[in-house]
Amino acid sequence: MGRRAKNKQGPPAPLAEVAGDNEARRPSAKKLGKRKAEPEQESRPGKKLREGKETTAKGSPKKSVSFASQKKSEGKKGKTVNGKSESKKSKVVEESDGEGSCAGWEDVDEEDDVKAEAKALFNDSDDDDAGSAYEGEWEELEMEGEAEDDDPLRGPVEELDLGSDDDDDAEAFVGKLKSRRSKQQDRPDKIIPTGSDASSDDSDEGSEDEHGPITMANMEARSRALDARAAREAELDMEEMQQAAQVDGEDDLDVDMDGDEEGDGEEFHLPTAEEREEEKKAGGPDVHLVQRRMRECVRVLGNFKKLNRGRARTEYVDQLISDIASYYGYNDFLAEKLYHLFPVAEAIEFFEANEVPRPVTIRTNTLRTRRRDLAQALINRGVNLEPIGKWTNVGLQVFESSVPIGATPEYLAGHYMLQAASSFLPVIALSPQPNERVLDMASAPGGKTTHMAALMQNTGVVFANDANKARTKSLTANVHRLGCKNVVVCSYDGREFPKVIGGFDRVLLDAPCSGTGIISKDTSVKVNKTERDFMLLSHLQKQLILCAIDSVSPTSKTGGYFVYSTCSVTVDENEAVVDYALRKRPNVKLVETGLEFGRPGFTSYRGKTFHQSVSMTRRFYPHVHNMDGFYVAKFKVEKPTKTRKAGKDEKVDPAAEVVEQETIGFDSEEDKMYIEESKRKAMRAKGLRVPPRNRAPPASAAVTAAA
Ligand SMILES: C[S@@+](CC[C@H](N)C(=O)[O-])C[C@H]1O[C@@H](n2cnc3c(N)ncnc32)[C@H](O)[C@@H]1O
Repeated sequence: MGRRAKNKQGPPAPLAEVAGDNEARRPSAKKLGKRKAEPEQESRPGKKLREGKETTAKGSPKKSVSFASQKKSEGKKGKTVNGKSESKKSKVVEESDGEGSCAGWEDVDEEDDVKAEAKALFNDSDDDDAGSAYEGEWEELEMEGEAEDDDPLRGPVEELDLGSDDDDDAEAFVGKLKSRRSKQQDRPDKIIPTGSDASSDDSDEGSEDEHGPITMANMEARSRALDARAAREAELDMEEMQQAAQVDGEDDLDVDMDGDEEGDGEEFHLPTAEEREEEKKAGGPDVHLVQRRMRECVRVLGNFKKLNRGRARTEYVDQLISDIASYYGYNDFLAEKLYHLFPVAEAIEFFEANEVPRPVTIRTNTLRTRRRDLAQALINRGVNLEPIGKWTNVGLQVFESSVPIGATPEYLAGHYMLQAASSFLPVIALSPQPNERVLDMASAPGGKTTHMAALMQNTGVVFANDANKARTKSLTANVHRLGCKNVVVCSYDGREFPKVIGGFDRVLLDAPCSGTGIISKDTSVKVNKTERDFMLLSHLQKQLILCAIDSVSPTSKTGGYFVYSTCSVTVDENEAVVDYALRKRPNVKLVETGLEFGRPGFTSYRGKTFHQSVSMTRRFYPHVHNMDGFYVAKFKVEKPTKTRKAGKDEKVDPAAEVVEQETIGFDSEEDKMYIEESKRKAMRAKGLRVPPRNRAPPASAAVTAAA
């Protein structure tokens, strides 16, 4: 397992952990309400600490602390809160009563007390729902906590086995890498557009200090100031990153032409392919060596002409990918796939960001409350939070909490959803309107469904479908808890639409995917995704996207829109799928997502070219936007056009005069080519003889792999 790899970001603290707590632990609302937000650097959640388990999971074996966690927690106050950051909770408990348990205050002895409190706090019209949601909540919480964007195709999370002996090495390496890395860990943990992405013009809001202690009144201003400052820093980071390799290379070249960059007498040696194999056979490279090689390869690749030392570029690239895989704990295939998405220095940024948990965010359920009321209620409970950014008027970022954020009375009463900020994006892009008919084709556990229901103000209807029946349990529970009354839950394979029902004003396909955007939440992705998985997923996504498009009513008076999204960053699952849909459905076109930030989708990638309009789609990255890796594309569905009208002298074939859409089906032949190519690659990798290419496979041999 990778030297750098660390624990997955776990789900919110299970309610079992808060059982048996008492009122004495409840921090004084008065005191906590006055708590001043920490300066940006300090309020940024630290990395998840393994020692958190030592203090909180009673009876569980003591685990070593990964060096990465250790480093990033130094000098910080362990501000992370997502109910999983037991280290923080322990701290809060210590502060309040000195006991070692991480129990939260709200799990009082008498259930009725909580109900009464919730009722008193939120005198809204959905009391009945709130009460029933409370009663049935315990199981649901766990399910929801699994991850809003969870993908059942992903396997169970593995506990990473890290030896603590690597700690010092990593410290050294992180220090060495510093010149090339942007200040990801020093950056405020706000979820922001990068400088280049930002549409913000309020760049000079002043420092947050001028706003004084956090209050409801100054919250928006503080948020804007943070956004502006963070955007400026992000811009500087980007510039720094782009210049780093160049500058370093030139510096080093001036001083040290022999490659003995540290002046430690050891000359850098780039292994040959054979030496690399030998090294692998001998149990993998020494971590010191990996660190030094990664740094050196980044440096050389950043200024290849001057620094190549007579070796080919591919040799450096191969070495770097191999070292990234071993250092961060990826399989070679995935390390390579992700590496190629970025310029070399940025690739390291991406892999580094995957080691850091994303901020904890919640979405206000506007069916039950207003953001400012929710914020005030949570502040009163000791939650330190701020609006996420001006791109959302319902999101709050939680910096610190003395109570489990997934089990407050407000949570139980459905006033908010624990939801990654990236998950807001497809719904904002889809922008469902009141009284529309909307389909959420792959909807469990319902983060986006409930958001849509709220935007539609509980009018019209949202069909919330998910092929996995078991997952519709948590979907239904969330729909009830949040008081959504315009949702119909169903469980079909999405590929059965629009036969099941069609003619929707808007459709969302938040597709099942590999989860390469949420590696910090689920580290198992690093090792359990193979080439075959990507091929099958992309095939399934292509089938689903056509069915989703065909479920949209092109004659909708208010809509006619379709949004495709994934929590993956690979091109196969995003641009390639969207491009496929454009080719297969000439009656659709891409339109702007309406999102204020995000990088444009690729229009060409490693020899493949996509339709120019694919640049209207948006990519989001952990190292750039401090949110899960995500992809969003928005389509307008037009009436299917008739095929080309015959010219004056042309004979008209009445059979050809059909609606184009009807003539276009899913092209399983095209996918068969990909499947075959992949098999050939696998055979080649195993050193087997590869049969000649089957140029024209018979139609009868078409395989629908994912099916
Ligand atoms: C990324 S998750 C959806 C998350 C959800 N949109 C939310 O916001 O909470 C993908 C979902 O697709 C579902 N799924 C997988 N294959 C499907 C299919 N063929 N048809 C419909 N749903 C499918 C999975 O069960 C999973 O719940």
